[in-house]
Amino acid sequence: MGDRPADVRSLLLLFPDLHGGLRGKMVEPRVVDEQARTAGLPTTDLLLAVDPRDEPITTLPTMGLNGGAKDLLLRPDPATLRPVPWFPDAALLLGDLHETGGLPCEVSPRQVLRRALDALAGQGIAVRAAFEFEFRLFREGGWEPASSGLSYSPLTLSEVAEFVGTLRSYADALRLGLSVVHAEGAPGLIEVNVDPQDGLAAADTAALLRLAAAEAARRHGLRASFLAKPFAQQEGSSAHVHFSLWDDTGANVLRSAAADPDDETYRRVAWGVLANLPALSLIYNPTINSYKRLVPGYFAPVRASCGTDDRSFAVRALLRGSSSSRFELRRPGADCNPYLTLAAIAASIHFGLTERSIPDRRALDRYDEPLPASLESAIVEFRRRDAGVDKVLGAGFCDHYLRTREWELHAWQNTVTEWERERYS
Ligand SMILES: NC(=O)CC[C@H](N)C(=O)O
Repeated sequence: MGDRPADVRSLLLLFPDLHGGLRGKMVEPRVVDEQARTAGLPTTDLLLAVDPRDEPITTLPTMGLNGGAKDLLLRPDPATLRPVPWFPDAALLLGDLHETGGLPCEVSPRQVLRRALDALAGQGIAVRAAFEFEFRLFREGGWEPASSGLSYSPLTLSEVAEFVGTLRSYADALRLGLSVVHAEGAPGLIEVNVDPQDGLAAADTAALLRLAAAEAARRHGLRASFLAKPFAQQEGSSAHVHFSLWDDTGANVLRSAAADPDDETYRRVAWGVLANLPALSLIYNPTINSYKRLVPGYFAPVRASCGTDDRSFAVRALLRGSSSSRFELRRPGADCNPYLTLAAIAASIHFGLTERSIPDRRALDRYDEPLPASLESAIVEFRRRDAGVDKVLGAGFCDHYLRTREWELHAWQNTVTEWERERYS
């Protein structure tokens, strides 16, 4: 399968789970070749039906535990083949999950993204994107930060120089297009930037970057954490998404927006993303902890707002000429699933492009609505999602995803913390 170098002895076959991580197994190349000729490699659907602690979610009607942990078939995507630098003589492939009958598995995040990108392609639009991840480096086994926290300080960055070197070499081998690494304003907080890529590849890169950071950290006795808010009084970790849109002629659809304040495409895209931010926060901010990042004072947006070049907006427009004009969505946390996040953005853009009436630029610039401040209210908003967005993401996926978030909320509601015991006794 693909142009596999002769020295590759095994293949790491991976697919994204619901929580933003990758799962899979190491497989002999001959098995992949045989299975690729047939339907795919059997993998249990339980892997899309467990919570972040790997406990089976018992409230899903047909998947995982309640459906007998049925088989799905993992079909490697040959375009994703690349060396995997931390396993000798191995390469990795990302794959897509299918039902045993052959249909795409509708709750598989890579399939959800494919479906949303296809819907946009139906409108003549292709998305390019880049995730800007922040993450924290802690010493292994605890919460002691691996560096001080002076923003953009070369001295802070060099405290983790060996980690940065390993990450860079992993990113090179994995062809992630790593472009910038810098220290951010909290102890152990690092930000990494990558080059923009086509939609599916951008999500693959984001998922692999998280994996590479975790592997590189481990090599140096560290732990890379993508928890959105490890400490209440310190800056949280974001996953800002920069995205640009390209038409069938290969032109940037925002090319006229800088000169024309009432540019219709600008308004459609901005409105699509803004109007659906409350409902889709559940995807951008999937856990109890996500909402602890979304508080005033940390450049993490708490309201739906949009404008040019201002980091306090949830949607920041960067109108910089015909090739680099783009939007930045600042709401997602480092804990988001990049596939689902990009699918939610694509579904929002689809909404904007197909809406009958769109606010004018003045109304958009003044738009300033509150966003969910807790997982509980995000669940309420998600239940009110637009019917078109539900269709683009897939009704089966939306129902499944909602149940997994309700599971998280219940897990939290069934927990009594030390803080409560001390404060209220
Ligand atoms: N780099 C920045 O703009 C800071 C973002 C901030 N750390 C957040 O959580 O959103």
